[in-house]
Formats: sequence, structure tokens, C-alpha cells
Amino acid sequence: MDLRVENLSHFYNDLEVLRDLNLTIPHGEIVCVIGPSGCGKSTLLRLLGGLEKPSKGQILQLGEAPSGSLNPLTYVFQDFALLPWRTVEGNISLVLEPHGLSAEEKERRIADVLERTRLSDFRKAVPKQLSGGMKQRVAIARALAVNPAVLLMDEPLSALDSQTRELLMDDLVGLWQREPFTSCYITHNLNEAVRLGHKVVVLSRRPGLIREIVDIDIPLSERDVSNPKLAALQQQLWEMMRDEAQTADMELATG
Ligand SMILES: Nc1ncnc2c1ncn2[C@@H]1O[C@H](COP(=O)(O)OP(=O)(O)OP(=O)(O)O)[C@@H](O)[C@H]1O
Repeated sequence: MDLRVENLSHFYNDLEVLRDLNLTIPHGEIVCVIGPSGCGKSTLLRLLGGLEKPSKGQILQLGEAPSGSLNPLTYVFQDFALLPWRTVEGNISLVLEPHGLSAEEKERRIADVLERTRLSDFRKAVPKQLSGGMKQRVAIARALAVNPAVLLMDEPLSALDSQTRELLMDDLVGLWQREPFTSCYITHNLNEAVRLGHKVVVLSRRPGLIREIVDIDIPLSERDVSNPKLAALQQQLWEMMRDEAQTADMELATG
């Protein structure tokens, strides 16, 4: 399934947050969205997931969700959003419970995502026993358990230290290579954008409009830190962002 955003604008009362966005998130690709603080990235993700209705324009789901998909759209948040009193498997099971699956099917899904996220040995652990990186792997496993058509990821690595972030990026690449997923991935971090994005959408400061969509045709497997093309791309993105980010920062500082 592709997600297509057509002529989308959004306001909160008089505050214009997003202006006339046109964008496709194609099946099997990771589309990263970057832009200065307050430009409407999280708002865009909420609109994509149907949590809010756009003031203008529309979001289309084109094509079928994958077979076995219980929810076409699923979120992964920065703060993991795990229930502290439930075990790892209990947190994953939570999203499966409303769907009336047989015990075997539930177990099959849980075992599959635990294996894919390398958490099989931790299924009985509770969140406080896990590192930040592992907690986010649980949140990713939980999202994958419903076999979504599109994963909506809102700065999923930004609460993690830089080494853990590197490891999680490798994990996400590994997960994608094993079974390509479709994602809209919001980030502040240009390094994440060039490591993970098949496309990078650059938004202007508020009202966020699309300044540029950069296609990155380097396979994810070749995007290790030593790849000089990535450094050049990151620099190119930063040059697009710098003036917008500085002005947005001044605007936030002066209210
Ligand atoms: N529910 C809401 N009601 C009113 N204003 C809102 C609401 N949600 C967001 N805003 C405003 O809309 C603008 C865009 O917010 P949003 O969180 O989407 O930006 P962002 O690009 O994700 O920001 P950041 O990078 O800092 O996380 C901000 O000025 C914010 O204050």
C-alpha cells in the first residue's frame, strides 16, 4: 500500500502549520521527513495516521494492506510508550488482543517479531530491566506484530545515546533488508535521514512546505558510516536546512 498526500494544509485556529504538501510514501520505502523545530513534522504524522483530519487536502491509502495486516497504520514514538507492568511479550500481546486471534496465531506473531528484533531471550522481562535501546526494540516489535502497511515513526531514536542510536539504525536496516517495510520516519537527525531514507523530504520552517525531496539511490546495505557519499549528502541537506533552522530558532526564542 502507498500513502499519498494531496494538497494537504493544516491549521490550528489561525496558526498555519502545514501548507500545500504533495507527497507519496511508496510501498517498501522509508521516507524520512526533516525540518526545523515546530515546522509541523509531528502534525504531519498525526494526519497520516488519521489521528487528526487535515484542514485542507486529503491522504489516500492506495492499494491493499499486506496480508495478515491487523492495522494498516501503526506508530512508534520517541518515548517507547510501553506499559511498565507488562512483560515484553505482554506489551506486544496488548496490540494483538483486540483482534480475536487464536492463541497459536498470537504466539506465532509474538515469536516472529521477538526473533526479528533479537529479543527472544527477553520475552519475560519487564521494561525497567531493559536498556533504552532494548525498550525501543520492543516498541518496534510491537508495531511490526500487527503487520502494518505503513510504520509511522516519530523521532524513534532521539531519546537514545549516540552509540545506541547507531546500533538501532543497524537493526532497522537489518529488519528492512529481511522484510522491507514502508515507513514515514520523522527525525531531527540528518545522519539518520541519510542512513535510513530512500527519500528525504525537507520541510521549510512553519508553515511547513516541501522545500525539496531528495532521492537516495544508495542501497541501505552500503550506507555505513565510512561511505563518503553519505557525508556529502548530509552536508547537502544541512545547507538546505541551515537558514530555515536559524530563523525558526529565532522565532521560537522571540515567541
Ligand atoms: N494540538 C495542537 N493545538 C495547537 N497547536 C498545535 C497543536 N499541535 C501542534 N501545534 C503547533 O503546531 C506547530 C507544529 O508543531 P509540531 O509538533 O507538528 O512540529 P514539529 O516539527 O514536530 O516540532 P519539533 O521538531 O519541535 O518536534 C507548533 O507551533 C505547535 O505549537
